[in-house]
Amino acid sequence: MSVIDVYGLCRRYGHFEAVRDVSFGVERGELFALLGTNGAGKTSTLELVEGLDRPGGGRVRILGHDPFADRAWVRPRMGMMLQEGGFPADLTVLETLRMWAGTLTSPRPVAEALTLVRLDHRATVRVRQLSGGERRRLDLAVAILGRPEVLVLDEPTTGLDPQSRHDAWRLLRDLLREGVTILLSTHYLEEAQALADRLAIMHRGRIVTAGSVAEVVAAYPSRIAFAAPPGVDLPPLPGEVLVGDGRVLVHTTALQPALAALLGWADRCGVELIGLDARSASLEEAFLSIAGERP
Ligand SMILES: Nc1ncnc2c1ncn2[C@@H]1O[C@H](COP(=O)(O)OP(=O)(O)OP(=O)(O)O)[C@@H](O)[C@H]1O
Repeated sequence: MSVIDVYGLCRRYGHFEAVRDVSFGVERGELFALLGTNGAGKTSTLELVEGLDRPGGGRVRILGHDPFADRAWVRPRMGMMLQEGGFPADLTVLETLRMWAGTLTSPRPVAEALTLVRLDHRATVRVRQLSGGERRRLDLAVAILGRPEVLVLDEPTTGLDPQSRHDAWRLLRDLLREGVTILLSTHYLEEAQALADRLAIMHRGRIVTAGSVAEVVAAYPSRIAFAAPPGVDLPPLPGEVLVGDGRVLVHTTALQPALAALLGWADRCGVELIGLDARSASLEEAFLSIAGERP
């Protein structure tokens, strides 16, 4: 069984189905990213993984335990970062962490948690005086304070400047190397690309596609573009060939054979393919294709 095991998960708000038949597993030391448009159901899914509500259908297991029914067992082993942390605004950063540490069985030293999220210099500042990005880093410090085996992070780097985002990525990579299992949601495709062993793209409550970045993008057509010399007859190419304004655009799921056929033909016929550009689909193209679909 996976460390995080989600099967056939459903969540309803009244008659509205926010999460529909969602299944995935996350192995030890692996990072799994949930992507999706606003309202796709990411937070609703993460909250069930965190045991904050009882699923309307399906099941969640964390290290083999039900996070809702067996919360007392799961909670000490899981660090979580909700979309909005809710700390008393009048406490300082240090007081906030000490307060949390007091609720945990074997917390990290508070100073270590502060250093890991690079908030040492803000230790004596009140929470209400922190910037949005600093608050997010405090949320992360709290999530890792109990040395959790499992981390569930809802948009952990939203609002962070690029340097802080890279610092957070480095911290997450270090935790992965220590064997921590991480499930996170993000709107940053480059974050998923940089960190995720596997990811899922959700749309309207369902997982539309899942796998490694390479597996996900492989299902979407690659693209070959070049300037067509006037009057040439192109060879047959696998895929969809569009010609216009002197440019040729080929969409194909067989990039290598299409490119081989094109280059062989150009070589034999002495044709120069001006501005030749060939590339696989990007994660962004896969995402936009899913997000643009009708219900
Ligand atoms: N408490 C609630 N009551 C009713 N509807 C809700 C509730 N919470 C969420 N929803 C609805 O469920 C759907 C999924 O919301 P959710 O917050 O899970 O999406 P998300 O993928 O996390 O979105 P975002 O990227 O904007 O954070 C949305 O249509 C939202 O309006």
